[in-house]
Amino acid sequence: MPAPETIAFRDDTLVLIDQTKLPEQLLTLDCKTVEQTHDAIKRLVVRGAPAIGIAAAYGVCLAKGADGKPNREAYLHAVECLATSRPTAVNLFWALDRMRRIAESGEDNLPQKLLAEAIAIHDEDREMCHSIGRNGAPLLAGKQGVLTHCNAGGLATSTWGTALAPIYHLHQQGESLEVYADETRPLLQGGRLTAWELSQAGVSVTVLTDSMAGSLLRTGKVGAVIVGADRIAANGDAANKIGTYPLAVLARYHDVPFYVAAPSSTFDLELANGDLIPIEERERDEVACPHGVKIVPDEAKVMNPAFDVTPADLISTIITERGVVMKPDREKLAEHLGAKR
Ligand SMILES: CSC[C@@H](O)[C@@H](O)C(=O)COP(=O)(O)O
Repeated sequence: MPAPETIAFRDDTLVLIDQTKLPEQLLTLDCKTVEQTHDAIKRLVVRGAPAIGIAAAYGVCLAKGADGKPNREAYLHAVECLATSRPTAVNLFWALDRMRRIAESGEDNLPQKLLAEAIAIHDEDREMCHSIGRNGAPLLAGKQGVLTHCNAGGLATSTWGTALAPIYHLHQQGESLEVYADETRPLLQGGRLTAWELSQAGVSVTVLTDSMAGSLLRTGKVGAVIVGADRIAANGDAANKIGTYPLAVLARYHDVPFYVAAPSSTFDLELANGDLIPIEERERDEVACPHGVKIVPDEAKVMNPAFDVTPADLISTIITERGVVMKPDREKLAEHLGAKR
C-alpha cells in the first residue's frame, strides 16, 4: 500500500503528516489557522506541488475575521497570505485561484462552499494520480530499474503521486522493478521520503547520492528516468527539484528515456518558456548546516535554489492524467490540454 494520507481535514483542522520528521517518526501536525498552514508549507511540513495546493485550499477554510467568525474578507486575505508561502509550484496558485473564485462569487454559505471546493481539489488530485499511474505504466513495464529524483509520490500529492504512480500501478499488477532514488541534496526528499514511502508499500528501492546517477546509468541497470514537476511552461520546459536538469542531460547521453509525470494543474500556459518560471531560493543553512551540523565555513557563500528547469527537448514524454505527450512542444501541449482550459 502507498503511504498513509498525507493531508486530511477534520473538525476544522488541517492534519498533515509532518514530512520534516520522516523517516524517523511518523507524526502529524495540526493546523488550525491560516498562519499555521502558511508556516507548514514554507517549512516543508507538507511539500510537493499538488500537496501544497491541496493544503492551501484547506488552509483558506480556516480563515476567521477579527470577531473569530469566518467572512469573505478573511477568506480573500487567506488566499493572498497563502500565495506567499512558496513561489515555484503553480499548483498552489491554481488551487488558490479556485478558492478565490468561490470567495468572490457572492454566494451564501461560503464556509460550506469553500470546504466543498477544497474537498473537490483533493478528490480530483486522487483521480489524476491514478490516471497518471495507468497512463505511465506501459512506459515503465518490463524495465529492470527506474531512476527518480526528489519525492513525487503519495507524500507529495493526495495518494499515489505522479512519478511514482506508474510504479505503484505496476506493483499492484505484480510487476516488480527496482526503483533507484537519488537522495536529493540538500533536504534529502529522495533518501528520506521516497525511500520511506516505497518501502512502506513493499516496493524495492535503492538510494544513491545525487552524484552517483551518472555511474548508475552507465551500468545499464536503469531503463528509464521518471520525475515529477512543479511547473511546466507552455513549451514543455519543466521546473522540478534541483538536480533534475543534470539527470535529464545524463539520461540523454546514455540514451535512456526521460519522463516527466504531472497533472494538468502543474501546467502554466501563461509562461512561454521555463526561463520565466520563478525559482525559489532557500535558506543558506539548508546547505551549510544540515541537521544542525556546520559543513561550510562562514566565509564561503552558498547557493540554494530549490528547483531547476529541464528544457523540453530533453524530455522524452510528459505523462498527465489525460494521456501522454511524446517529444512535447508548445503545439502538442496546447492540443493535449486544450479542452481543459
Ligand atoms: C508530485 S510532486 C513533484 C514535485 O513537486 C517534486 O518533484 C518536487 O520537486 C518537490 O519539491 P519540494 O521542495 O520538496 O516541495
